[in-house]
Amino acid sequence: MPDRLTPQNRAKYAAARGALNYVEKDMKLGLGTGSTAEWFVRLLAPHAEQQNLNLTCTSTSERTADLAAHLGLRVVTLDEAGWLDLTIDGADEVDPDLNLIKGGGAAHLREKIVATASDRMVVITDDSKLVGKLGKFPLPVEVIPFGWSATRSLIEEVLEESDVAGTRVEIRMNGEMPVQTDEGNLVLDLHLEAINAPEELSLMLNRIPGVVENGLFLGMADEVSLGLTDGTAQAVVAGGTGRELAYVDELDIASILAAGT
Ligand SMILES: O=C[C@H](O)[C@H](O)[C@H](O)COP(=O)(O)O
Repeated sequence: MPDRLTPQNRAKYAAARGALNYVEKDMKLGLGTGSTAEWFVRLLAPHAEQQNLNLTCTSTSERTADLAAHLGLRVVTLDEAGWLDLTIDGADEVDPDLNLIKGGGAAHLREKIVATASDRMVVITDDSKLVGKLGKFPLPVEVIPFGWSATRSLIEEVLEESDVAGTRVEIRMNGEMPVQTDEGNLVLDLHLEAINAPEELSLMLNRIPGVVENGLFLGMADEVSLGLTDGTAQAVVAGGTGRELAYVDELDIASILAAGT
């Protein structure tokens, strides 16, 4: 939970608030992970109650599931939910075709499973995540712990043959310990600078035996609720901007911050 109203927090909040426009009664919803997704869950819970929306939610991480349940949303597993109507999730990078890099919070495996099991995916993000080409943000790759350094060597070989501008691969750490995903796996961050052929790279990475999933989300997002630092949100589709979604005033955010967890 952010403790002050930075311009970026305001933009994330606006993006999350804008995404409420996509939520309809009786929907089965996939909830994303990360700070923008957290704003969305905090806004969704009271909105669903006030509007009597009767939502069924499934989550892309344990931490989002805990928050959503704590705030009174009905949370079930993806297996219980079956197919979902809509997933709302954040992103680390968004290109003009709405291809994404995700996984900055180590949740991209479950996020990809949930988004793939949804009729629609709407991304909530601020304008700092928009890029001309994917790859400045290190690409997360979830790998199983067994033999992870051999897997890293195989990834490095793939990168040597790929159309990328960098090849450094680092295991993600939390202090002295490697970060563990909700599935008990590890995350390798690929510092690529620019990814010129994302489809090909994604396929090549996922062919390596120890790789579980990479953070490229290609052709999956249908629309973006793009938050701006002035508190407005725009609906963005591939190749352009659509309608305005929300206007956020200072008091509105302050009341959410004051409510705490
Ligand atoms: O693993 C985490 C997710 O992919 C997040 O959705 C992504 O990192 C964006 O997070 P944030 O909204 O905190 O920038």
